[in-house]
This record gives sequence, C-alpha cells and structure tokens, in this order.
Amino acid sequence: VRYAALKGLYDLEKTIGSGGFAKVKLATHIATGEKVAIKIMDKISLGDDLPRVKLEVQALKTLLHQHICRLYQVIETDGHYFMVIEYCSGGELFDHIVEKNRLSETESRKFFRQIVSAVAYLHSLGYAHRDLKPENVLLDREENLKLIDFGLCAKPKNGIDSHLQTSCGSPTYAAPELILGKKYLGSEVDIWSMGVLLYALLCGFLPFDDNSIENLYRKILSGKYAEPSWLSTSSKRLIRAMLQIDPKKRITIQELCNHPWITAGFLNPVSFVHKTNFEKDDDVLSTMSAICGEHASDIWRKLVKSDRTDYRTATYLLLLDRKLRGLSLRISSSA
Ligand SMILES: COc1cccc(Nc2ncc(-c3ccc(C(=O)NCC(=O)Nc4ccccc4)cc3)c(OCC3CCNCC3)n2)c1
Repeated sequence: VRYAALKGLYDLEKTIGSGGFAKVKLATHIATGEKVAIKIMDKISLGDDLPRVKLEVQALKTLLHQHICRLYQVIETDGHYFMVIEYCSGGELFDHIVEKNRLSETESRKFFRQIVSAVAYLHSLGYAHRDLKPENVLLDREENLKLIDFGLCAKPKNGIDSHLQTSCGSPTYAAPELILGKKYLGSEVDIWSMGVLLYALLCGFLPFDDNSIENLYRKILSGKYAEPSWLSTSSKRLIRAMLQIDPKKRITIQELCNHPWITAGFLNPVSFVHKTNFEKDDDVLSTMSAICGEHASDIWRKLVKSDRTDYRTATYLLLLDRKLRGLSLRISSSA
C-alpha cells in the first residue's frame, strides 16, 4: 500500500510488527538514507481510542532518554497517523535471550541497569509503563536497550500514584493486584514486571507460565516460582524482592537503583541522565544546509521554533545520531 503523505520523504519497506490497530514498517528516511520505524495507525480502526494516540505522541515527545526509542516525526492525514520512530536494528530482547538460551549474570546486569534507568526516568515524570515485557524491549545496533510501549500506556491524569483501574498488559508479566482487578499503583506493577523480566534474562524461561489462564493466575497469585541452581544468592534475593505478592512489600524503584546486585561491578547506582532536548550542532546544520540550500542559521531558527515533529526535525536528529555514532555526515548524492 502506498501512502501519499510519505511520498518523497520515506521509502516504506517490510512490515516488522503489527498489533491491535497499529502496524510498524521498516522505512528509509530519504534525505539521509537512515533506517526508521514507521508506526502506521488507521484512524477508523482506532475509533474512540483516537485521543490516546495524541496522548502517546505528547508522551513520546517529552520522553528524551537514551534507553527509550526516540520519536522523529508525526504525520497526520485524514485516514492515518504515522509516527516515525527510532529503528532498533537488534530486534527484540526476547529473541536475543532465546538465541542465547539464557544470559550470564554480567550480561543480564548490563541490560537490566538500562531497563531500570528507563523505568526510573518514566516514573520520575509521572508515567507508568504497565506493559513491561521482553517484546517491548528492543536492541539497537550497539546492543543497547530501548524500552518501547508498542500498545499504548496511559499517563494517569493525577500522577503515577493515583489508583489505576483499567487492566492492560499480558497476564504473564502482570502483578497479582492487577489480575485480581484491585486498585493498583503503576509504579508497583512495573516493579513486578521488571522482576519477571530479570528472571527471564537470568533463567531463559518465565517464573510463571501455563497454557491455561486459570493455572497461570493461580501460579502468579501463589508467588511461587522455581529458583534454578545457577542463580546466585544475590540474584535470588533481588528477584524475591521484586516478585513480592504484596505490593507494599515490593522493592521500590529508588531502592532498586541502589541494590547491591545492580551496583555490583559498577561504580555508581543507576541514574537516569536523560537526553536534553536540542543542542545546536554546527556540523549537522552545515550538512543540512548543503542538502536544502538554506543557511544553517535559518535552519536552526526554524528547528527551534517548530513543534519538533516535522521532517526537518527528523533529518536533524537522524544526522545527529549518525554523528554520535562516529559516522561521517556525508550525504549520498542520490538522497
Ligand atoms: C531486526 O529485526 C527487527 C525485529 C523486530 C523489531 C525491529 N526493530 C524495531 N525498531 C523499532 C520498533 C518500534 C519502536 C517504537 C514503537 C512505538 O510504538 N513507540 C511508542 C513508544 O515507545 N511509546 C512509549 C515508550 C516508552 C514509554 C511510554 C510510551 C514502535 C515500534 C519496532 O517495532 C516492532 C515491534 C514488533 C512487535 N514487538 C514490539 C516491537 N521494531 C527489528
């Protein structure tokens, strides 16, 4: 299917994912030749979920963190929303674990610190993810993690610790209070899901799993799971602290950032130094000037004034990423 709105801007390639009312296609940003992911949402099938897309776009525009996929551009037409997002060429963490059977404590710690950093950042902004699972954790080309929310996470109006009621997310990773339909705190259910994620990293299988839903629920509510022999005492302690049935007994995100298992081998606790917004980069601006013929100062003025989700913004950010990766900014003449 061709979309007129993308003509001359992006070349669509294969579909890399589809869920609910969204489809994600791999695409090439024509001006720079860089790969991007384009999440295509059909307004008709969105129905009354339409306002949540605006919420998601607003959320993503404010989420500037090295372990959260970056939003480059938003295009709205009568029939569709197109969200142009950072492409993670390493695919899903899930496939990475399956391929390696299970990860070593050291590799698990490297990945888990990145997830904790992204979630701590989210919580600090009053967001709860509520659907943390390996399918929503992607790898970029340097095997750094990128947390995404392929579904739609909601920002509760009165802050993260207002009681949420809508159930979301897959039961396998869902906290007991969530599957019991109790009032729950987003921050607490995210800790539980991260416990399931950490278990999956270290063990290569899930702590609670069953083909029948009611057996799965029973296992989750029992809070009992196997502790394979290869788990270190420290790993077992941390997992136990996260998979506490009683949410009030569960470790908090702050305690998690400083936990001995998390800091072992690293000099500092997990912090979330997030990306600041635009820094002016003269190399990137002069490359853009060479592409479009405008003066670098005019390009920068327009960038700063824009709503930061247009093609010019996408071009600037993609060139900036390329420079940060140590690649030349040279643009192929065909672009
Ligand atoms: C190499 O083979 C492969 C194989 C597989 C994937 C890739 N790469 C690859 N890169 C990028 C994406 C992507 C990123 C973000 C969003 C999104 O919807 N953002 C919105 C968002 O993240 N909000 C948000 C974030 C944090 C907090 C709150 C809100 C959508 C898609 C992707 O998708 C494919 C799906 C497939 C089904 N499982 C999930 C990923 N895939 C590559």
